Amino acid sequence: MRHIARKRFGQHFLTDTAIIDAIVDAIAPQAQQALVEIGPGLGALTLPLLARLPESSRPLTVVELDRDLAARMRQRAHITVVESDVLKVDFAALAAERGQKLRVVGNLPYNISSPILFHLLGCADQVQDQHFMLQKEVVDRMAAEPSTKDYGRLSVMLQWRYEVEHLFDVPPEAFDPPPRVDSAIVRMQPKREPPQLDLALLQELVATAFSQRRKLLRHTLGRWLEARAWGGSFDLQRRAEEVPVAEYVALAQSL
Ligand SMILES: C[S@@+](CC[C@H](N)C(=O)[O-])C[C@H]1O[C@@H](n2cnc3c(N)ncnc32)[C@H](O)[C@@H]1O
Repeated sequence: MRHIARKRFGQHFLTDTAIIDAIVDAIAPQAQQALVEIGPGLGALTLPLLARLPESSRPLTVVELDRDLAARMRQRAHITVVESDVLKVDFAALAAERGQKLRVVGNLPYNISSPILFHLLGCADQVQDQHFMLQKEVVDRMAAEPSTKDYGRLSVMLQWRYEVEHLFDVPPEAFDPPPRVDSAIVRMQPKREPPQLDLALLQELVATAFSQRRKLLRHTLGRWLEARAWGGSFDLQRRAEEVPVAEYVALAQSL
C-alpha cells in the first residue's frame, strides 16, 4: 500500500539514487559493525546499506516512530526494529547489547534534529561515528569556525566532543515530498581522548556567552563568572563568536 508522508514526523523520503549511493559510500558499512539507523522510513538508505553487507553479518537496527513504517520494516529480514521515539532510545544499552560501539546513521526528521544531536552527545563514548542528513543551515552551524556568522552554541557544543565534517549538499529535488530547505550530509566522529568536563556546566557557560552575540562577553559571561566568584583570567573584551572551542573547554574545566 502506498504510504502518505506524514508532516508531523518530518517525513521526506529520499528518491535520488545517485545521492543515496553517495551517502552509502560515505558510510562505507563493513561486516560485523553495529549499524543503527534513525528513521528508516520506506528504506531508502536501509536497503542499500544492507545490500553492501555480507549475508552473515547483516543485523541492522532501525529506530522508527511511525507505526505503519515500523510494521513495514518488520517484514524485512535482517532488520531489528525498535518502534520508539528516538529521543527515548538508550543508545548506550544498544551498544552494550551489541558488545561494540555503534555506527549511527539517518536522514533525520528536521523538526527534532538538535534534540537528537544532544541526546547522542550524552552517549558519545558508545559511538564509533555518525552520518546524518540534516538541514544545510544546521550542518553549517555544526561545522562552523570561530569568527564566522554560523559559529555559535551548536558549533561549540558539538566540536568539543566530535570531529565534524560537512561532506556534501543535497537539493530538495532529491526527496519526495521535497523539503523547503537545502540539506547536507555531515560526518561526526567522537574524539578519542575528549577533554574531561561537566557537560551541563559547559552548556550553561556557552548559552550565557552566546545569549547576546553582538555584545562583548564582559556583559554576559563576565557577570556569570563574577556570580561564581571566579578568579582566573579570560579575555572578556571579545564577542562570543571570537572565542575558539578550546578556550570555552578550558574555562569550563577551570570552574
Ligand atoms: C526525513 S524521513 C527519512 C526517511 C528515510 N530514511 C529516507 O531517507 O527516505 C525521517 C524519518 O524519521 C522518522 N521519525 C520522525 N520522528 C521520529 C522520532 N521521534 N523517532 C524515530 N523516528 C522518527 C519518520 O517517520 C521518517 O521515517
